[in-house]
Amino acid sequence: MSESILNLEHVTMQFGGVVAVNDLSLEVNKGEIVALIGPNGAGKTTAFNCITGVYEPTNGRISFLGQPMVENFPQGKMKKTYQGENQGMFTHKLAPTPDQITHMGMARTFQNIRLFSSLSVLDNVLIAKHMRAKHNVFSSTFRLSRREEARMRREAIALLEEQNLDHLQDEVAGSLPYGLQRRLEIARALATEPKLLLLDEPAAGMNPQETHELTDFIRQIHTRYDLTILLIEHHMDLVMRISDRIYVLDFGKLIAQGTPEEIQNNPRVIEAYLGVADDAEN
Ligand SMILES: Nc1ncnc2c1ncn2[C@@H]1O[C@H](COP(=O)(O)OP(=O)(O)OP(=O)(O)O)[C@@H](O)[C@H]1O
Repeated sequence: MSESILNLEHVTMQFGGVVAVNDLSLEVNKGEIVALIGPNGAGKTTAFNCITGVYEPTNGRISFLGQPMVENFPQGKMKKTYQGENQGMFTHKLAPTPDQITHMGMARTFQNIRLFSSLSVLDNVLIAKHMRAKHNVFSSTFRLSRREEARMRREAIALLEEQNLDHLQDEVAGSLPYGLQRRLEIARALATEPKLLLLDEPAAGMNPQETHELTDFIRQIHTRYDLTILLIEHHMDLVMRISDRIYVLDFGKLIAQGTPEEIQNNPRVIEAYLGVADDAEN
């Protein structure tokens, strides 16, 4: 039986009167590459932000590696203004911080690349390694021995070698071409040794050749690091070539799920999304 890595149950995120994600349930199993797609404003990034602890969902539960990790229900003023579905289904609150979630084995990249742009490539990866190692203020401040520092440095350099970025280790991250900055951002995420990697529009701003290379790169790291991947992407070519399964959101609601072939032939998806994407790309 497939092992569930990530499970969303009836997740709703409401901002004021805007229901950005409405009653989203989805599952990602070990070893899968799953895509979350949908037109602009469909709620994809908001869903990622709920999964990674940036937002506390208004309602719903998110389980990671079989354990409830995030949970909430409409409270206070939201009790009255809640417009999502399944109010009353959840009764507990669980709200780990993004750091705690990273530590549990989840890493993400962002739509707008987030690197320490004035630091070197190597320092960017080292900082991510520290995030993984850091258990609390005491261990990070007092107990990280020289030996541990040296080990982390070796591992960071090895990671850069695997990504063919080692020759750039002393370069300032912000000076790298865009495609390499994306690769470095993914290397930083890998430095935290995730079991689940979330990629938010990894091919944003890339031309077809770069997108093609990125598709191969994602496949390579998927195998090399035994990863499970959930990605948001507008480049349909990448999505269709790489995904085992696809979930489609429109106006915050899940409108379809299935294999790339099923999604490509789903009239509702074509109407809501693919038609729009074709227009936009032509
Ligand atoms: N912090 C916020 N406060 C208020 N509304 C928000 C906030 N974040 C997102 N929204 C709204 O939620 C909806 C979903 O936005 P979201 O960014 O999740 O969509 P998306 O599918 O990721 O879009 P895109 O493909 O353009 O990145 C939009 O209507 C957006 O304006």
